[in-house]
Amino acid sequence: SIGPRPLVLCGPSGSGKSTLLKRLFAEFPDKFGFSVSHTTRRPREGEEHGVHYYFVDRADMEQAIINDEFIETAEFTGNMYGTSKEAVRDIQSQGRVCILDIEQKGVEQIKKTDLNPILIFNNPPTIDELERRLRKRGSETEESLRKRLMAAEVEIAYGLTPGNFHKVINNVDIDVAYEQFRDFVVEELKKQEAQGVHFN
Ligand SMILES: Nc1ncnc2c1ncn2[C@@H]1O[C@H](COP(=O)(O)OP(=O)(O)OP(=O)(O)O)[C@@H](O)[C@H]1O
Repeated sequence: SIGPRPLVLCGPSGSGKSTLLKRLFAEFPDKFGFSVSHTTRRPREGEEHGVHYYFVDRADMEQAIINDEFIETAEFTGNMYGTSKEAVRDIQSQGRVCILDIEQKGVEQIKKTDLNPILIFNNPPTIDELERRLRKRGSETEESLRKRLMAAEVEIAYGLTPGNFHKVINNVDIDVAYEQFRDFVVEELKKQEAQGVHFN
């Protein structure tokens, strides 16, 4: 492969993925990048095609999915969203590690591609603690909370199955978890550098 391996961070909603990624970006601003997603929704004021999203119509997106161009797609409130393989390769070709915050289905999909990702699972201490974090975040209705907690049980079983991920972060204390996450990633980047991968 041409550039740095993409980095997949997977874990239940509320397990702390965004928190870890925010810290990683803050510490190494130029080493990582997010791929640009596709969407069928209309651009909002100030949003640019190819920057915030690739704005496409539904027929084109459906055809691209049939052509197997996407790693992950989802539908929210009547609009399609997705991450294309090409968008990941764009980040790679800039010498940056493409960060992907994706769900189990996306992990299963990306494993079938030639993108050769580093796969990390962010494991919450318990379902009860996950519930506390989500309640404290204040982002969920009772209904969406229940759905997320039910999905979490399945995701954790998948995450902890040997061979599914290269690394499991047990996200109890956020500072400890971040250190483990960062050290693992930095170690991986060093290995790739030693193998001649060019980084930004
Ligand atoms: N180790 C931790 N201990 C306590 N609270 C945490 C920890 N990690 C994250 N949090 C808090 O838990 C909440 C969920 O974290 P975050 O939003 O990062 O999760 P997420 O996995 O990105 O969720 P989603 O998939 O829904 O976006 C946030 O309010 C965050 O501040």
